[in-house]
Amino acid sequence: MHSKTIGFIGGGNMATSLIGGLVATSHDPDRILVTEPDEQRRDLLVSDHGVVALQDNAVLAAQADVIVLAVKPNIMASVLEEIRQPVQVRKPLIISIAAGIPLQRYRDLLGPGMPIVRSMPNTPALVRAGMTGAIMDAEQPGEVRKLATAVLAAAGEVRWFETDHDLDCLTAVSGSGPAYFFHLMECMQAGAERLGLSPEVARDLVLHTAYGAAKLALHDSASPAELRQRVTSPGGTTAKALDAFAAGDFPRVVDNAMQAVVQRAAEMSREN
Ligand SMILES: NC(=O)C1=CN([C@@H]2O[C@H](COP(=O)(O)OP(=O)(O)OC[C@H]3O[C@@H](n4cnc5c(N)ncnc54)[C@H](OP(=O)(O)O)[C@@H]3O)[C@@H](O)[C@H]2O)C=CC1
Ligand SMILES: O=C(O)[C@@H]1CCC=N1
Repeated sequence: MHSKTIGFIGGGNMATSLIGGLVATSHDPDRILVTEPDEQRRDLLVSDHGVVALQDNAVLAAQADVIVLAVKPNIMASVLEEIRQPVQVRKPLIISIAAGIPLQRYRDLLGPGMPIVRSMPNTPALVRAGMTGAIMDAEQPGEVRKLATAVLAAAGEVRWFETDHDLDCLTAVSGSGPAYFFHLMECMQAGAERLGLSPEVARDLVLHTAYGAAKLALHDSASPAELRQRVTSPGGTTAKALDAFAAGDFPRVVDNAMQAVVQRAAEMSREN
């Protein structure tokens, strides 16, 4: 994998996280190409990671062994149009990270026989703690899956799925999921400040609690429900907090949020 040239089309939030993961796993930054119209973002990628910035998506597509499509879903069709010709000649591995766009759309716009992976990473990729789901054509050779796994694993965990719907469901969990946890952290930090703690102390307490809870849940075979119960002494403080969550129908709020993601992904598949 380290001998491959990986080209990123779009150098925004998610691409930056993936590039950070690749560079951290010793991928030669000279073998990472990026096209990014925003000059400030482009310069930061070059100065922070030493990657090579290019101006033209077709030029990048003519040089890369792996192309990561990291643009917003609404401009994906125009990007695919730009790279269609060079990729048909070279047949690089195409990895899209765009939400909602089904695999068939890439086949339609790039032509038959292309090795295409649809994936859904998440921003903790930046610190190699990402969770990525991916799907691809079953008839592609095993080496394609191996290469895609190697590229995506630079960001953390990789799991393979079967269908576009699987990936939309994963988007509701791990793709968008970091935002749910960040939102809870935001709310807890604001609450801690209202209780009179300084912003600095509030942040420290919240982040270490989130980190500790995730680490414990990963290392302990107990379910999240059991871990929650272990914190909750009968008649104690935590029970009161959980009563307040229940009064706000927290499980329903979370479920509604996740259903909304899957619904939006389905809409995006029709729009893009
Ligand atoms: N953010 C996340 O947590 C995740 C995002 N994704 C997916 O990743 C993709 C990118 O999202 P995200 O990184 O958040 O978005 P960003 O807007 O941060 O990044 C997209 C970048 O692409 C640039 N761009 C626009 N047009 C072109 C073009 N023609 N050629 C090359 N680059 C272009 C944009 O520049 P400009 O702003 O100047 O237009 C922007 O910097 C989306 O499809 C999203 O669904 C997937 C998983 C998680
Ligand atoms: O919000 C989005 O559409 C993207 C996909 C998953 C996370 N961010």
